Amino acid sequence: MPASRAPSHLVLPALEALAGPVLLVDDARKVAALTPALEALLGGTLRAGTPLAQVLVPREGPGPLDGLLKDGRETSAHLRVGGRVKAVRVRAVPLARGPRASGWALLVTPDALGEAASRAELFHGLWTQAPELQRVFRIVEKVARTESSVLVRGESGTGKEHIAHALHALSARARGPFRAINCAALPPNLLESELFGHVRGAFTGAVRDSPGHFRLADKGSLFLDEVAEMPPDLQAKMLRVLETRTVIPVGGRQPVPVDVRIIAATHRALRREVEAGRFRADLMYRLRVVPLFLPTLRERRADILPLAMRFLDELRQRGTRRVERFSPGARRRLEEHPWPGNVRELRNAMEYAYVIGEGPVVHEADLPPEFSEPRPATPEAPPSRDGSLEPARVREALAQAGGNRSEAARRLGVSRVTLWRRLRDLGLPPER
Ligand SMILES: Nc1ncnc2c1ncn2[C@@H]1O[C@H](COP(=O)(O)OP(=O)(O)OP(=O)(O)O)[C@@H](O)[C@H]1O
Repeated sequence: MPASRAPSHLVLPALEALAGPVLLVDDARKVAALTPALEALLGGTLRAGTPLAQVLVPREGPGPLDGLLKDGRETSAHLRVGGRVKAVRVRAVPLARGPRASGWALLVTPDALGEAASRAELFHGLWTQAPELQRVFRIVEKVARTESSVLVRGESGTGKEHIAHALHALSARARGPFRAINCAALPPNLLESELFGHVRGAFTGAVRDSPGHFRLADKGSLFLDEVAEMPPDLQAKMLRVLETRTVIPVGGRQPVPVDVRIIAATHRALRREVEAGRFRADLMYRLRVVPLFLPTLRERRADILPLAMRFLDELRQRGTRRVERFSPGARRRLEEHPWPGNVRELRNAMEYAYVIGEGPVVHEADLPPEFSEPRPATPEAPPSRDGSLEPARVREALAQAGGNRSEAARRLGVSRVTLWRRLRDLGLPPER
């Protein structure tokens, strides 16, 4: 048998050994064969002769299949097998004898991000694939139809205000106003008049009547952000408003009826605030009929990269740079970061990376400076015990880092502040 005629039962295993999951397509763009690894990946097989366009749908690029087959770049796509759809990355290698392609070998890898995207949900501007957060969305849909008061608990940047908006938008009050006020942002006396309004002359500067947020939110919803920060005397007044459904403006006497649904939010455990005597139990029970807990971003790490890509895509709509992926180092940094500022911090980090970097890849060096600093969560090694800050080591780290203090601190595994202190103690210039 001539060597050019390999037995056909060897061809696919050989192909698979060399290239992993592969789909062979003939020049009529029909499925010719697939390797067992691809069958395993798809959880089923494709019939030979099936038009490729019926089973492979690229998720990027202009022309449906043309781009994928012509430009040889790896592309995200959906492969349909039976009733299932699998998110994959595909690169087409033309099999040419002479000028014309006699077919293609499609090199296929699973697309974890794409898979995640197909489980994902966009709910009133909040994107997630985390079942914990999707459960919150379902509760929001139900409770929106009622008048029950809702307390949203979550760290900064987890989407509390978006949830409040969604509750309002899905409720019978949707045509009414939605007002938001941050109870931590104003001094107590100002907060009272912002909430309940004031009459002219109530205090210096009160040159005219002011309705206050409660009356402005009449027939709508009022979002009380950081409600745990409300001072005690105002908590008492708030309770009275909720019980009587009337407000008395600062400096006024007449109660004014209001029809407002309260949605409150806090990053604190309100129960603990009650136990510590900082928050009224009766007000907590009024506000917390339906508590909702928003998970932090570090509790749903699988959301980090897809959300980051979404933000980069949004930026592309306004800018010119097109980001396609993260370098392995950048991926690791993003996935390991503790995200104290949650999704807001992620959005800002992507804006930074978009502006600072260039080209289709986000590198580690494009991330904001805190990503190259040692993490505060890891306790710093006591300098004297492991000798990590001996003068010689400090000098060596500085030399290796080309004098860059942040980089030297990272190499030594200490914070910049610790390094700064040590440099000062050693009589070395802490700043360059
Ligand atoms: N799941 C999400 N998907 C997309 N964007 C999100 C998500 N969660 C939060 N964001 C974005 O993060 C930012 C902060 O959201 P929001 O203001 O609702 O958070 P918050 O919990 O009310 O924050 P704070 O307590 O600091 O006021 C917004 O830009 C919002 O679009």
